[in-house]
Amino acid sequence: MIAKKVVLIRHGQSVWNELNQFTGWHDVELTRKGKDEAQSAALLLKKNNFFFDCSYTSVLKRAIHTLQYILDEIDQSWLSVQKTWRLNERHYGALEGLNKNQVIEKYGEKKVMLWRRSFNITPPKISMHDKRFPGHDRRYSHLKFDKIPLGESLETTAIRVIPYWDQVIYPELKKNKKILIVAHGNSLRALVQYLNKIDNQKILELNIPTATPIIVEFNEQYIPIKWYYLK
Ligand SMILES: O=C(O)[C@H](O)COP(=O)(O)O
Repeated sequence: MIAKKVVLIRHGQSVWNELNQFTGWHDVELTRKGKDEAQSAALLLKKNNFFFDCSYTSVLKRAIHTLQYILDEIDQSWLSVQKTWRLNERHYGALEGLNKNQVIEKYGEKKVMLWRRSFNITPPKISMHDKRFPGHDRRYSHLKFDKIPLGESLETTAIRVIPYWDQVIYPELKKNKKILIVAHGNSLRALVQYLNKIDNQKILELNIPTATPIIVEFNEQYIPIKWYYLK
């Protein structure tokens, strides 16, 4: 029996990844390396005969462009793409734009690791007057103000990612559609945790690398049975 597979990919290296800055909802370009990583991911998918019926991404260009590079390379540029804020990176609150090493120097490694990897510890929040507040950005103008984050933990990120999986993506999987999701380190951690029932302690150890395809396999009842990186 051939397992049903969903492919998840974090975007390629971005300019702020290269500068080691907290990025979150800040909309930043891919680097040359990030574009090459997207292309390598696509070649790997091609080598393993992957093609897709549905593709999903965030409203941030590092993910949108990664997806487009991949679709071009596998000769599926024509595929329609669903973009949603729900797959955005976690909002990094007041850390957005700061250098990760400088934040470690100020607050210590332990605290910063909890902000970055724990399940329910939220980084320091911004106020609605901060220029980083997404409420100032027209792409989020359809959202009620109370839905727009000031800073998110993995837990609160999951609260907006999981309903999109359950209500939009999963029904397509149940129609046997082949699905590709290109998103972000933490929106994908939330999804991988949910699908594979990873506990809140274990999730601390999960760090998703850029542009490395993750395969989630489902059984005949569309229940996830395992996940791994495509080699
Ligand atoms: O938003 C960011 O800074 C990165 O995309 C993910 O960062 P992290 O590895 O600190 O969660």
